[in-house]
Amino acid sequence: MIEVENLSKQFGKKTAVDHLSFSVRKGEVLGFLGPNGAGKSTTMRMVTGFLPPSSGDAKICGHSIVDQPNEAKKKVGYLPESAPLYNDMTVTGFLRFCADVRGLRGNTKKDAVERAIETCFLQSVAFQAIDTLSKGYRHRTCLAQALLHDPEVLILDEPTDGLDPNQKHEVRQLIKRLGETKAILFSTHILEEVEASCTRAVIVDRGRIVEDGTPAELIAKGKGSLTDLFRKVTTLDTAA
Ligand SMILES: Nc1ncnc2c1ncn2[C@@H]1O[C@H](COP(=O)(O)OP(=O)(O)OP(=O)(O)O)[C@@H](O)[C@H]1O
Repeated sequence: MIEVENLSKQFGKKTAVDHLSFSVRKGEVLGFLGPNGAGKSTTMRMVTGFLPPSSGDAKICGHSIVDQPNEAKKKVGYLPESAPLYNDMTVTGFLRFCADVRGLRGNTKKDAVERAIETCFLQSVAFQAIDTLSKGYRHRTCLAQALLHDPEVLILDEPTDGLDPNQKHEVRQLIKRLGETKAILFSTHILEEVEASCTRAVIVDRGRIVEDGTPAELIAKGKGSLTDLFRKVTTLDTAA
């Protein structure tokens, strides 16, 4: 469902993503790990069509993000790292607006908004203005907009960042559940999330994949510790 083929991104002289190739099938949750500046967000922005690649391509359900961006984008739900929200809107108002933009109308739109609110546990704040929400609820509102059109593919950039332990647990469970019927790529710095939610994980360093395997395989490679493996295969400081 997600096929990344030789994807590269150059910012001036800096190679942020270096001929990256991987795929995510339906029913797979792929954890995207790597130190700060490894190229995770840049990859996700290219795969979702927000940033043009310098070379290579990504296919979403068979549609090239370079040659068929509209078809590809219809199939993707994207939670960016710093997701934009309209602060004056209520949660429901914002989701209705996003549903409009996605082309949903009438009962389909009403059902989609209700389903997203329920899935992301937003019922208690559904009619509250976004600027009065706590960070966790704002984050879940962003996640809800990514789910509105029930996409086959989800790309989530640090979906549990800034959440409290209870909310982290809920979102991990949600990712795991959604992953049964979708293809999910999500980045995280929290290595225990790999065991909690992923069926597979890749570790990237300086724009290249340095490890790829199931959580059990990676933990075995790290002689019982994913942290040890991560420290062994990644560079201490890759950010510009
Ligand atoms: N628009 C840009 N212009 C120039 N350099 C950029 C731009 N966006 C990203 N970079 C550089 O590309 C590299 C990869 O950045 P990216 O944000 O993809 O890393 P990341 O793995 O997501 O990091 P983090 O874990 O800190 O979010 C970094 O060196 C960053 O400084």
